[in-house]
Amino acid sequence: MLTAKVSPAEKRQSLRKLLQENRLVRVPGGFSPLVAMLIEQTGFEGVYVSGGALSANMGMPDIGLTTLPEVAGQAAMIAGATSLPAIVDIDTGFGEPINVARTIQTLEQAGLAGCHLEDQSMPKRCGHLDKKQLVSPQEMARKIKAAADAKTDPNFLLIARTDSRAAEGLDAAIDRAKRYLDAGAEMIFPEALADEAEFAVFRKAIDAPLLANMTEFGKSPLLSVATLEAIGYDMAIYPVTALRLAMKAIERGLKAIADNGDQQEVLCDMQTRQELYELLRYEEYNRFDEQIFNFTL
Ligand SMILES: C[C@](O)(C(=O)O)[C@H](CC(=O)O)C(=O)O
Ligand SMILES: [Mg+2]
Repeated sequence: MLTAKVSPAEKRQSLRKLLQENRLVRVPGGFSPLVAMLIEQTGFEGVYVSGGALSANMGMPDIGLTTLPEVAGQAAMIAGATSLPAIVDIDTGFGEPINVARTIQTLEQAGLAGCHLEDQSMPKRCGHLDKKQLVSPQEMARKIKAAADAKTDPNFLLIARTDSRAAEGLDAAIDRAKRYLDAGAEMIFPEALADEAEFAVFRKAIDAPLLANMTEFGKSPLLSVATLEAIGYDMAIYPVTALRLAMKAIERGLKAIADNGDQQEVLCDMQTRQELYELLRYEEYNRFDEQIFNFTL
């Protein structure tokens, strides 16, 4: 309510500016508006809305079961809670090129700063699993062109993700990336590269901004910000990190109550009431009604 005072157009502009600064734009995944607020408070440059985290949070695997209204609705709430630009994972775009066009316009209206579209066929899966299947480069290029043409704000960032490294090899992945740029993509997300050397080879081969996926327990190494900057990457996402951290803490906390009969042992793992209220800017709501924040902690 009192948080995001920056318009979607300004967020898109500021993301464009950040990308010109030759520094890595760090974008952790915020699986709820509250997490997005913590990402901003901690000093990051953007918020990522992960398809994997979003579907997991809905109790489902990341196999393309979520729909455009569900993703756009969640992404709108997350984007609206922060003044940072938010980038959303649209999986395979929710259908054919014409559906992708509608997806882009829906997300622009939802206040997002950009999105990434991937070249898997349905049912899609996490990019770090085996046996992924892809659509042809031509079909993906048609989707990208539809997405690029559908934009009403030229600053909405269109990122093409290729999942081809595993199935077709690095050279084919580079070839697909070039075709996707020709079709109108502005940034490339090479998914599931195997090691630091592959990240560097991709960088040398592609004349466009690149996104590195620093997801845990996957096929790629967890490269540091300094390493990614040195190689020349432009953006890094940490898509499921916050969800994994939260879920482990919740698991420990629930077990403590079950085992010990109370939560004393895990109080130190919790955000305190005061910290939560500060993050929510509870006190500022007093501007509307002085009876709202009339207690001391
Ligand atoms: C980036 C990603 O698409 C996501 O949905 O967050 C996933 C992350 C993951 O499953 O760890 C991916 O396919 O890499
Ligand atoms: Mg995903």
